Amino acid sequence: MERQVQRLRQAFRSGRSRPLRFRMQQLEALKRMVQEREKDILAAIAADLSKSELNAYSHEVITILGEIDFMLANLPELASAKPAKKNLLTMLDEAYVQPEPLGVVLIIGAWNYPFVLIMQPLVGAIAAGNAVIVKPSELSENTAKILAKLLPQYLDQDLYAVVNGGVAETTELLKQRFDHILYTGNTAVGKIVMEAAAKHLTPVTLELGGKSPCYIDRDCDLDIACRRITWGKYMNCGQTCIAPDYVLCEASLQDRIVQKMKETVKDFYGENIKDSPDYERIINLRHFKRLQSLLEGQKIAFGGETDEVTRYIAPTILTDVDPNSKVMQEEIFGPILPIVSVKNVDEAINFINDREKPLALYIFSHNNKLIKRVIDETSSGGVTGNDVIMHFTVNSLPFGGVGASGMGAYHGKYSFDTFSHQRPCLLKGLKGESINKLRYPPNSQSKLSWAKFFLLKQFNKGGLVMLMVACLAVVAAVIVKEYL
Ligand SMILES: NC(=O)C1=CN([C@@H]2O[C@H](COP(=O)(O)OP(=O)(O)OC[C@H]3O[C@@H](n4cnc5c(N)ncnc54)[C@H](O)[C@@H]3O)[C@@H](O)[C@H]2O)C=CC1
Ligand SMILES: CC(C)=CCC/C(C)=C/CC/C(C)=C/C(=O)O
Repeated sequence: MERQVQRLRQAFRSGRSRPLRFRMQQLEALKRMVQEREKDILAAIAADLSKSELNAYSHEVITILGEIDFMLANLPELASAKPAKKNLLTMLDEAYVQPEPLGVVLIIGAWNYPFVLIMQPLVGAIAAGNAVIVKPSELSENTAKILAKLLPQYLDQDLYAVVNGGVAETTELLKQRFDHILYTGNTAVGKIVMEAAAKHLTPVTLELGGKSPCYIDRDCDLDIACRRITWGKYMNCGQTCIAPDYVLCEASLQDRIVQKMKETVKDFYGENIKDSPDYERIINLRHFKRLQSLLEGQKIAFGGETDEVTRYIAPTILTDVDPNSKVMQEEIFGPILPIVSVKNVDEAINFINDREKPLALYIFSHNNKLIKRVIDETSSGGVTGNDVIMHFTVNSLPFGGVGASGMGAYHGKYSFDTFSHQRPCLLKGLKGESINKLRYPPNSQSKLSWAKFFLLKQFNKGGLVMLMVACLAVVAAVIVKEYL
């Protein structure tokens, strides 16, 4: 591992990853890889998640092509130096912010969207000019293998590497020094990553999980709400970090919600859900059994059927759920939707604020003021109003968690910024040395007064006139001193 990281560091030190043209070429190669090897990529995702190739494309490939196109269109601007406002003491100088790559970065992906969770950060890391090691999840082994096979065929092999393996390999990797780590996965491992990064003062972006609440106001379009919640909840068999984890609503709404979601499930997946190509399966037996245990002692209003052989769990809705029951104590990450009743929006807000900050928050209401109030009085990684998941698809919005659901963000410009150092640059002229006497010893009260005047810039209208006069006097003095 150490030699591999050193090799990438040397390649980074060569400066080859910095020229804009090179970065664009690598991104264009990545786009070619996705397009030319689409069938292999879809087959791998499909095999890992028992997913149709159509869903593999819409869940993962579309997002990556969009991200690459965004970066190709915006990289020249993103990577350009940004002129900065100056103070009076630096009026004659050049001040700007220069984005620069961080160095060698590590990207650790998760199994539930195994392609997009590696590729989307990778696009940003390449765009910012870094060398990159990616470590796909071992649980989605087919996607991990295809990434290890394809990326070296399309990308510069000295600057971009794939390390495959499980906990042991990831633990070894985390002993190395990186210039940034972006980790996607569960909160417990997020802490391990952060602890390992701390040893090298490496900044981290942690894309973690949590229980994303979905508040359904009594004043909403219940048909639309139930259709959209059903889509986001049962997509990928509920194994989506930003899926609505549970519903909060007045008790009187429960039965209608169950009925409408039941009808929607039938619309989406047909009479025999097991036969639907659009309904996936649980990733492994460990998660299957964990989810089965969450059903124990619960009132199953809809679904609940399971099949261990195929790791099938039906789209399931639980009603009158006790907030202290097991299903409300951990991120569900499966096709089980608990409904917890609250008296009103005040109680919903308190319920949300009494728990860890979630990765996402959803509110359904006709009342925009209520939606804005819930947003203002709670916190979450992100929000979608009157829908679910969709904030993920807008790459002008930063995507990330807060508190226990993560730190940092990426997508679009935010990926570029995450993998860049915004370097402040001030290029001083050699003229005007006489003004610098203000800062040279010996100090004095009058020098201090001038320094306040020049640096603090807090003056009223009258001061502006004085400023103009002072500036003219200073400029005149400099001209006289320097040129005459
Ligand atoms: N915020 C986001 O964008 C996303 C968050 N997630 C969250 O990820 C979780 C599900 O993913 P996981 O089951 O954790 O995925 P996982 O089991 O695939 O683990 C994620 C990565 O961590 C590594 N890993 C696992 N245990 C480790 C250890 N002890 N030491 C070092 N590395 C270790 C794995 O090798 C893998 O590469 C959920 O909580 C979900 O909410 C999932 C997808 C996206
Ligand atoms: C076309 C369309 C609306 C696609 C939805 C995109 C989607 C399924 C994003 C999943 C988000 C994600 C990667 C979640 C996660 O990481 O768990």
